Amino acid sequence: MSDMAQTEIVDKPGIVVTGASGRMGQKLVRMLLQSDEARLVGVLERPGHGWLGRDIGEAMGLAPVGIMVSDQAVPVIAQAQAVIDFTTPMATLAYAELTAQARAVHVIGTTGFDEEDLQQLTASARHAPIIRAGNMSLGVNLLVSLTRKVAAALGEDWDIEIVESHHRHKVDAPSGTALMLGEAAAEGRGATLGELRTPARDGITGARPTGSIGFAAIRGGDIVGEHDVIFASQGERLILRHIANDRALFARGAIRAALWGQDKGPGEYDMADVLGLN
Ligand SMILES: NC(=O)C1=CN([C@@H]2O[C@H](COP(=O)(O)OP(=O)(O)OC[C@H]3O[C@@H](n4cnc5c(N)ncnc54)[C@H](O)[C@@H]3O)[C@@H](O)[C@H]2O)C=CC1
Ligand SMILES: O=C(O)C1=N[C@H](C(=O)O)C[C@H](O)C1
Repeated sequence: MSDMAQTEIVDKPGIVVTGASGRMGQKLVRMLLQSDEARLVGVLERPGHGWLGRDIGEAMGLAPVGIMVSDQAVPVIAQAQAVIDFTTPMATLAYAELTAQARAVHVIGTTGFDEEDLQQLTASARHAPIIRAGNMSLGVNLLVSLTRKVAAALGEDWDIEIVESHHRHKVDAPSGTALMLGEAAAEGRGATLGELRTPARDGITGARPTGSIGFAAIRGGDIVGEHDVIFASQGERLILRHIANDRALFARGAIRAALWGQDKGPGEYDMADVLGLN
C-alpha cells in the first residue's frame, strides 16, 4: 500500500455500528461504506441474531465488504475511534461501559431511557465523550430552540401539546424527539418537564391543568417521524412542525457527531453542541 493510501486510512476515524441489521443500522452501514470522512471497521448485533458470522455487505444484499457481523463487543470496539449506536436502552448501557473503557466516542441515538439509565450514561461519560440525542437531524434541533423561544414568549393561556407520529414498529412513547421538545417548552416556561408533564389521557381525565404540557403518540405503517408542537389559545393556534421523510438524515447527523467528537474530552454532549446551536 502506498504511503498516501496508508495515511488516508489512518486519518479516517474507524467507526463501529451496533444494531447493524436494524432500520438505522443498515442506513449507517451503507453511508459509512461510501464515506470519504470515516470508515466502517466493525458491526455488532445481538447474540443469537441470524446475521452473526456473515459478511455485512452480503447480508444486506450488497457486494461482500470483508466485515463480519459479530456479537463479540470487546474486540470489535477495541478497533474503533467511535461507536454509533441505535439499539435498545439495555444494549446501549452495556455498550456505553465498553466504549468508555476503549476511550472511544459513543454516539447514542437510542431512545426510551429512564432516569436510572441516564445516570449510568453519565457515569460512562466520565471516561470518554458521549453524544446523545433523541433526534440527530438539523431540522429537529432547530425546532427545539424555536419551541423554547415560543414557549417563553407566550403566556400560560397558550396550552402546549406535542403530537408525534411514527411507524408501527416503534416501541417507546412519547418519542425521544417529543421529550426533547417537551423539555425545551418547559425550559421556556422556566420549569422542568417533570413539573409540567401531564399523564397520558384515557377516560374521564378532568379539564386540562393550566400550564401543563401534553403528549399524544400515533403509531402506523411506515411513518419515519413527524412532530408537531401545538400552542393553542382562545381563537388561535400556532403549530411548529417537523417531518422526516428519510432515515438517512438521522444517519448523516450521527456520523457528523462521531467526527465532531474526535477531539473532545470526556463528558456528555448533544446534537445542539455538534451543530453549534448552543
Ligand atoms: N436519535 C435519532 O435520531 C433516532 C433514534 N432512533 C432510535 O434508535 C433505536 C433503534 O431504532 P431502529 O433502527 O428503528 O430499530 P430496529 O429495531 O430496526 O433496530 C435495532 C437493532 O438493534 C439490534 N440490537 C438489539 N440488541 C442488541 C445488542 N445487544 N447488540 C447489538 N444489536 C442489538 C436489534 O437486533 C436490531 O437490529 C430506537 O430507540 C429509536 O427510537 C431511531 C431513528 C432516529
Ligand atoms: O424510532 C424511530 O423511528 C425514531 N425515533 C426517534 C425518536 O424517538 O424521536 C427519532 C425519530 O423520530 C425516529
